[in-house]
Amino acid sequence: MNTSNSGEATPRRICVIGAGASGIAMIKVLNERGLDFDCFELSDRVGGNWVWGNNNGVSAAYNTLHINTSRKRMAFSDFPMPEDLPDFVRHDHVAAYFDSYVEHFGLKDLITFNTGVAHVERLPEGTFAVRLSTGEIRRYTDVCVANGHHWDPRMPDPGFPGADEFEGEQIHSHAYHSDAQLDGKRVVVLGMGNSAVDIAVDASYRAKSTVLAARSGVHIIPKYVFGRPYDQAAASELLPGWLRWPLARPLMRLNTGKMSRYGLAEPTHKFAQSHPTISSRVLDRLAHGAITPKPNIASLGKDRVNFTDGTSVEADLVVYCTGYRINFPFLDAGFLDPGADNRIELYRRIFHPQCPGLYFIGLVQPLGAVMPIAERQSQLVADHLQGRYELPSVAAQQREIERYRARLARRYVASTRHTIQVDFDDYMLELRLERIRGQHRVAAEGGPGSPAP
Ligand SMILES: NC(=O)C1=CN([C@@H]2O[C@H](COP(=O)(O)OP(=O)(O)OC[C@H]3O[C@@H](n4cnc5c(N)ncnc54)[C@H](OP(=O)(O)O)[C@@H]3O)[C@@H](O)[C@H]2O)C=CC1
Repeated sequence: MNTSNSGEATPRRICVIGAGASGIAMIKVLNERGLDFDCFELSDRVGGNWVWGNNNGVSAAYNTLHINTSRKRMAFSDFPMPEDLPDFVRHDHVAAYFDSYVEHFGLKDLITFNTGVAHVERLPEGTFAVRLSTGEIRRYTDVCVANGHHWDPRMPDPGFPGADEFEGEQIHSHAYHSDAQLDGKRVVVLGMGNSAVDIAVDASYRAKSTVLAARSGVHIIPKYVFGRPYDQAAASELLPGWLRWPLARPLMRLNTGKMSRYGLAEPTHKFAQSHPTISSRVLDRLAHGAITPKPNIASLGKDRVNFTDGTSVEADLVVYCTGYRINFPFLDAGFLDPGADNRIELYRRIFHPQCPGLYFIGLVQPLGAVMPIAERQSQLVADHLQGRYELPSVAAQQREIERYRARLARRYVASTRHTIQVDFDDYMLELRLERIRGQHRVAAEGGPGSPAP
């Protein structure tokens, strides 16, 4: 029997919030370990963001969405994706994969669907009172948060001058569900992330005209480099990021060439110093003249959008692909308050130093897919729940958080986009090593000290 956070000899009872990619990884591990848990999911099915038209009302998927990590790199370690799927699968392939995962491991009946978590309260003795959307309150020793971080749209703030006078439509990319929304319109897409390039490509086929406006240049990575999926080149935990990226830079330059060749602004940062924008098609559509690149929006008029270079275009629709806020509406302010700058302070991106028993799964933005990461994070949390992984002191946790923040500042362009960024392979290795370190800490205290397989 394990102890609760208060040290009492009570069995662990765990609440998992969300049954998207991260939540299902967590409950699969909890179930395998025989731990007692409930999992609450707003929707009537698993898959979260990858379910197009999800009735949870918060999925960002659109009908043309294909994932930008390759099939082999996104799969859970013990459940490969079907070999007959393409390298870069569509949203419904991803959603069906999650469905078959929960079927295969017998997880579906362990999820409470159509039920949200409204509030999580930490009780003085260190346990949690969780209020559900039904009004019911349940007690847990531990809470795993897996509610995703791409559902609360971040609009430009302040908005652009004249935005109130614009007579066309202005939407955030989160409200973009179908390329039919673009039909026959004069479209301005703002941003240079993956939403922006996907939507600009859709518009280049369906809209009357397409402008892609951006305040910063990026290095666009095509889905295939030198004949194979870009994320399968040099994919190894043994190749550290400090070696990988300097090697990749000249190769990418050879493969794709300068961004200005496509009419785009040259980035002011080096390759891999910002979250990657991955698209072969946007380069193609720019090369065909089907997308017109522009700098940032300066202002809007009644029927037009003006850019910072003094040019302007007539427009019916502006799509703001300006990213997301990280938000935990069920946690009280001050608990883990990302605020406007998306600031997150978690040990190894999982553990809340001031709140034992609260864990975050999938709260990272990798160059790579979140599924294998969520799986490895879940194993670490389950080890901890079973007394096989011990955290370091709170002071040591804080020092690690500061080191991570300093690393981010050195590595990435300062931006709300980069506050939870990780290099996939480096972070996978970090989790593997952390599991061993935590096991040694247990052993040093005379505990069992051997991780579950
Ligand atoms: N196919 C796929 O698998 C897809 C995956 N995704 C993922 O979803 C996540 C979110 O992506 P996305 O929605 O593109 O958001 P991102 O946060 O990645 O990108 C936001 C973009 O908007 C720009 N921006 C933000 N605020 C402003 C502003 N006020 N004025 C002008 N420009 C602004 C940013 O510029 P700056 O860099 O200067 O801040 C950046 O170019 C990412 O992890 C992405 O990889 C998204 C779509 C498709």
